Amino acid sequence: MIEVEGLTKTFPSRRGRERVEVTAVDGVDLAVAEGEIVGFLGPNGAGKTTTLRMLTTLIRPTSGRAVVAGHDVAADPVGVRRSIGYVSQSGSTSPEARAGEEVVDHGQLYGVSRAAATARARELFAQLELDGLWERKPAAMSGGQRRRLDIAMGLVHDPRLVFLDEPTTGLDPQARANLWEHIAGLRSGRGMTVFLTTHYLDEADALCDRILVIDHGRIVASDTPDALKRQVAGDLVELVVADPARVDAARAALAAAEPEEAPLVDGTRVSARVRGSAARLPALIRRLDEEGVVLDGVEVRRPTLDDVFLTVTGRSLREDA
Ligand SMILES: Nc1ncnc2c1ncn2[C@@H]1O[C@H](COP(=O)(O)OP(=O)(O)OP(=O)(O)O)[C@@H](O)[C@H]1O
Repeated sequence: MIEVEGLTKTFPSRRGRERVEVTAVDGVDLAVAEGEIVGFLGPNGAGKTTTLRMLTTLIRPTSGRAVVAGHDVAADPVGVRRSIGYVSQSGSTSPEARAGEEVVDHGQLYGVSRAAATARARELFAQLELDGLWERKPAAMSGGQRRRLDIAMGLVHDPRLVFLDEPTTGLDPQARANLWEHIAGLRSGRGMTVFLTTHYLDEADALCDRILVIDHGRIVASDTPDALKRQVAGDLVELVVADPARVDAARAALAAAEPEEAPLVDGTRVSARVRGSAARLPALIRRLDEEGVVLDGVEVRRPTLDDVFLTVTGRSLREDA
């Protein structure tokens, strides 16, 4: 559905009196299959928006190739635009227009007949829980309702692929979770392909089949959330030792489990990140038992996407957002 090779965008810029080139996107390769929900993440200034703008034909690539929904972004931008939905961060509804009419008008802009656009809009209103809001002005809707209306606008011409730019920014947790269900429903109900940017790691984790991380204009990670967590960070294994005098024996046992770094000791807590901890845990427990180290507790915490992010970009997305 999306095939990108060596996609690059440079902007002319100035440093003092000197003319310089800023490379916003630096040779990006990526592929998105039909029916995938892909999350595009990166720290501020990493190149997300610039990539999205190239894929949606709002700006031309400096070099490289991108084929989106079967059309080349440079050779056939009109073909790309007809085949995709794009829901920008700011949305595209005017606050004073009537919701239903606006979605129908938007469909007609794409060359859909009035009757077909109305039928499609009614269907989208039902699917996105906007029933009863046809006559309502967006100014009088909740944030979650407005975002769902933005999505209805982006889908009225029935694209196979939709780009969502930070779809849930500014929504409360309940409205966000509700929107995730709707986005997942677009895929399960209509077989749509979804490419979304987000600053929320929990969103990427809950919603996306695959995550692409971009940093300094380059893709630095691409995998399922689970595989990323498995590969990059290792599980955090924490032992709570009953007898403070045995903390050192526990530390040595954990060190023997080939952790990623030397175990940390904090009072009676001994912890370290261990890759493939499930396979190593039995031997660790056996060794502790043989050495007579009694534990008050063992905790194994799967790495979060934030751990992954920190590992691949050296920055925490949370600090950055
Ligand atoms: N029109 C432009 N002229 C000059 N530099 C630009 C332009 N657009 C973007 N850049 C630079 O390119 C880099 C990538 O910007 P981009 O907006 O794509 O990042 P981003 O990942 O979307 O960031 P954010 O999360 O803050 O939206 C940044 O260093 C930015 O300053």
